[in-house]
Amino acid sequence: MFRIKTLNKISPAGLSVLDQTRFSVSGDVENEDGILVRSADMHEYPFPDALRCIARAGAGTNNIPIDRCSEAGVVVFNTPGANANAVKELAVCALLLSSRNVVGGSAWVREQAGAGADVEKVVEKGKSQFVGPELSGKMLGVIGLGAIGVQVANIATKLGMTVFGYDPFLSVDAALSLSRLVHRAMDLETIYKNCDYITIHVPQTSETRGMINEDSIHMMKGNVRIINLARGGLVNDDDMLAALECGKVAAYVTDFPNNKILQGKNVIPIPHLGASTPESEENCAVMAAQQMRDYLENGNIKNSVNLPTLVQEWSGISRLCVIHRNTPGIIAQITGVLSKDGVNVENMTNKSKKDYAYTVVDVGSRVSDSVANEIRAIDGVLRVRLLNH
Ligand SMILES: NC(=O)c1ccc[n+]([C@@H]2O[C@H](COP(=O)([O-])OP(=O)(O)OC[C@H]3O[C@@H](n4cnc5c(N)ncnc54)[C@H](O)[C@@H]3O)[C@@H](O)[C@H]2O)c1
Ligand SMILES: O=C(O)CC[C@@H](O)C(=O)O
Repeated sequence: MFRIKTLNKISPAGLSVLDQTRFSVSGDVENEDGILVRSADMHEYPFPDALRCIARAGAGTNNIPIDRCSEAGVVVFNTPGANANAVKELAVCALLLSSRNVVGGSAWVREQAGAGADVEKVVEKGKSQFVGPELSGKMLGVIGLGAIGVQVANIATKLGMTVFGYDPFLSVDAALSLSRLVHRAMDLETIYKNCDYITIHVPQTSETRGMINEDSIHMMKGNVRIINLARGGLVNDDDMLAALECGKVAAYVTDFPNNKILQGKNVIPIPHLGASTPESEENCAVMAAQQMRDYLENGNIKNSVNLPTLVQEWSGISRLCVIHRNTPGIIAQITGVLSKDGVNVENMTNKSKKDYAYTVVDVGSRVSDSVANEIRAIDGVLRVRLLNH
């Protein structure tokens, strides 16, 4: 029985992937084999000895200590693209909210009613204070053309916007999905200097943290509108507050409000609703649970952020799954241990991702714990699992 801990509310459709005869799933299991998580901050989370994988039902993994996971041989999965449509739709909403003062106008109507005014009469007199420009004919900059950015860029062309997209690591899949109406910007300056609206869809990493700051805002056009449905830390709050105060930035829509940024004028806060649709919660949970199940039961890895994709058909009786450093000599040592102990290799795959590698060996006889322990003792081996068919 595998023990799975949930650190956030996970859609029941996802939990149903984990058959109750093989998986015990709850928020308070101990010494868990796997963790299902959404946005809970895991940076200080103590890893139990049994922990083998963490599945993030969502895209961003900045709430998970990836380096610590890799060193502990813990596979971290995410669910690329599973919530992209939900975020795309909210991005369209955010573009409109940044332009047409629906939020301010709506609050004003309620204030009028509260003050005893005849709303039908006052709206026509007061509405001019809420005028805002149309999107059609304006320039939109999309920073990050991944699962979400591509969809936002494509739909914006249908709203009549001229769209520039920037992504120095554009994948082949993303390039194939991108509308030919979207112009590729070769640098961020092109986006900053030309766009009336800028929307950010990159992960928060040490490279992207604070990318919207005094310097980048300085390059932007006056009255620019900025949409951030990606992560709060991508924007330097102090610099954004200054730019909102002087009017350089006309509106800032953020899905990651905090007490500081809420002080700014023309900030439109959203309570992290980007992926909050039943469809997206279900997609993410199902994908996360399927990936976790396949890893725990078969050792297969798909959509991991710290280990390579490796899917191998079963061809033996036992399977050794070895997570190790991506350094020379380790595979030879693993096969050396097996041949010394008379274990015949039926099939073997090795894949690497940056500093880490994964080797799956199917063998034709039962492997004893002592053989597995010999492999564990190899310098550079981080985790060994022994699965029996
Ligand atoms: N608000 C929400 O609820 C919500 C939901 C989903 C995702 N997100 C956030 O949005 C981010 C993007 O999601 P996604 O599904 O599109 O991810 P993705 O991995 O498909 O796309 C991210 C893209 O950013 C690009 N990129 C990385 N560094 C860059 C840089 N310095 N400049 C330009 N491009 C860069 C990558 O090449 C990739 O194409 C996630 O990392 C997450 O933080 C938020
Ligand atoms: O789980 C959520 O609601 C948000 C997920 C989102 O931030 C993501 O990165 O996919």
